[in-house]
Amino acid sequence: MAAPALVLLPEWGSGHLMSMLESCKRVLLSSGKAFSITLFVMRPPTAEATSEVEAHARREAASGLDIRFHRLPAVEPPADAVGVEEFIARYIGLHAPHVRDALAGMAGPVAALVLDMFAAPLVDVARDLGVPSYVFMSSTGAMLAFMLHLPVLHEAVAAELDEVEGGVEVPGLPPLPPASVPCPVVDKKSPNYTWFVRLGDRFMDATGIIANTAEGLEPGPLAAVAAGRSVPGRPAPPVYPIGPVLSLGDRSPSHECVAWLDAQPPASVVFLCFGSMGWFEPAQVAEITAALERCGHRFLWVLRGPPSSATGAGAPDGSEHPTDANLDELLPDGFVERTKGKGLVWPTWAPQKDILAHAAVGGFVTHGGWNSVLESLWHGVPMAPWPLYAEQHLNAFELVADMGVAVPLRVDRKRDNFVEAAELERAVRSLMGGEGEEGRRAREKAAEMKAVCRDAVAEGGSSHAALQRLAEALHDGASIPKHSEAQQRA
Ligand SMILES: COc1cc(-c2[o+]c3cc(O)cc([O-])c3cc2O[C@@H]2O[C@H](CO)[C@H](O)[C@H](O)[C@H]2O)cc(OC)c1O
Ligand SMILES: O=c1ccn([C@@H]2O[C@H](COP(=O)(O)OP(=O)(O)O)[C@@H](O)[C@H]2O)c(=O)[nH]1
Repeated sequence: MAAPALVLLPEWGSGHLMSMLESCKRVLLSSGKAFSITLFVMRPPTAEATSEVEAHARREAASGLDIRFHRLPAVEPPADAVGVEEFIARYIGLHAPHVRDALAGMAGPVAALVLDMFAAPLVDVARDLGVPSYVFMSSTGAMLAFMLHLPVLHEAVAAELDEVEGGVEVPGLPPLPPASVPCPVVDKKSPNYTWFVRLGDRFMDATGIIANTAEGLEPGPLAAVAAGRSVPGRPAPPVYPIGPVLSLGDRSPSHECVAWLDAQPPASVVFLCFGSMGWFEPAQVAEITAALERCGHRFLWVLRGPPSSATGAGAPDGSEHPTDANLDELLPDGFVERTKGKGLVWPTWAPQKDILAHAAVGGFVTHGGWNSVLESLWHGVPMAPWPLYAEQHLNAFELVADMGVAVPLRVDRKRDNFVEAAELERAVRSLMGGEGEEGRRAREKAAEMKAVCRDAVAEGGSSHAALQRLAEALHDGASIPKHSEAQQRA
């Protein structure tokens, strides 16, 4: 009989898609290729995302693993969505009938339907066909604990979440200060909020949750979820923390940035990079240049310009990628000359994983996207989180207040996450070896977490064990989708 298929429904964004696919490849490899992988591909809502997805598909087709791509029929994107999360969840939801048909039409047994977090309502499609469903959480265990508890908060808290006196209580986390509430849920009147409450509720009906984290990285939130503390009287599905899963397919060890790092002393360079969507206005760039000049540390700074849509209508899913920065326009006169030899400003996509792996890097000023955080911890690099969008304010809080692997950086959320030069200078000094206790603690903790990450995925580690439990559960749950049987009889 054919190996049971893991059927994946990822959101089209590279971070979401690659992190889900890499995780499922681990399941495949750890089970001795006892499964195959079929990716259900939705037509992405932008041309840019479409070409990225196609590039991934070509690369995976050449990987030699049993990975198939099934393109779902196109649906019309919702034209009246007002929020990004609302758009993503609704657009995915419109594919439900096509997912049902494609799943029912699978030729062999199906082990599970693995759903992006924004696709959680499709657990119902899987249940109707008698197929197990797993939500793939590409963000933190803390965000998972938050989302599972959100329907309870919705009933219990009348105020806006960023106005709760003493902070929002989420089982497994320290009380969440107003400034750390994730972006989609700061306004209860927004459809984004409503969608996140719904997603959190639908997570509870999945067969399991696969999380790109490790028990030792986030023991508090993961233990709270496992103990059923998220929703009183309603146990959460089993969580499989199988991470860190880093997508290491695109290494570029001879890149110009890496060559520049080769000439720098160990742990001397602060690296600044802000994810696939981060970019800054000229006023913010001026503050950063002032901070870097004043603190005097060596730096490698990935500086991007506004997305081409910034002057017009944005991409409907909010995934506007920044453009390459025009450094002559953006940087103050003389900055490049004054920092020559000590600093490099890189205006386009940089090989972040290779940079974080380099011994010259001593600290990371990051937007705090979870993939960036995991890459940093994998190499034991302490951080100063500068959250910009999505759930990153929660990530920043967790990194500083719970995990202790980062120094705080005060961002003004009401001014588009603006950071003053003096504040950035203070944080970089602390991160890079100033006298203060907070920097010393962050460096120590990041070194500890490097070991935690590597131990977790090694044979006998917690993530390795979770992967084995997951493979067993998938194997035991594999079945022919119900409609398929009916179709075969007909
Ligand atoms: C987790 O909560 C949110 C996540 C996102 C979000 O959406 C998104 C959409 C795209 O079309 C492309 C993306 O790359 C993308 C990324 C993204 O968030 C980041 O996802 C990473 C994993 O891929 C990782 O978890 C980072 O920490 C996330 O910040 C958007 C959103 O609201 C707009 C969320 O609330
Ligand atoms: O110049 C860049 C910017 C980002 N990244 C990679 O893009 C991913 C960003 O994912 P993350 O979850 O941190 O944030 P997102 O971009 O989804 O907000 C990470 O793997 C980074 O290594 C990169 O390689 N070079």
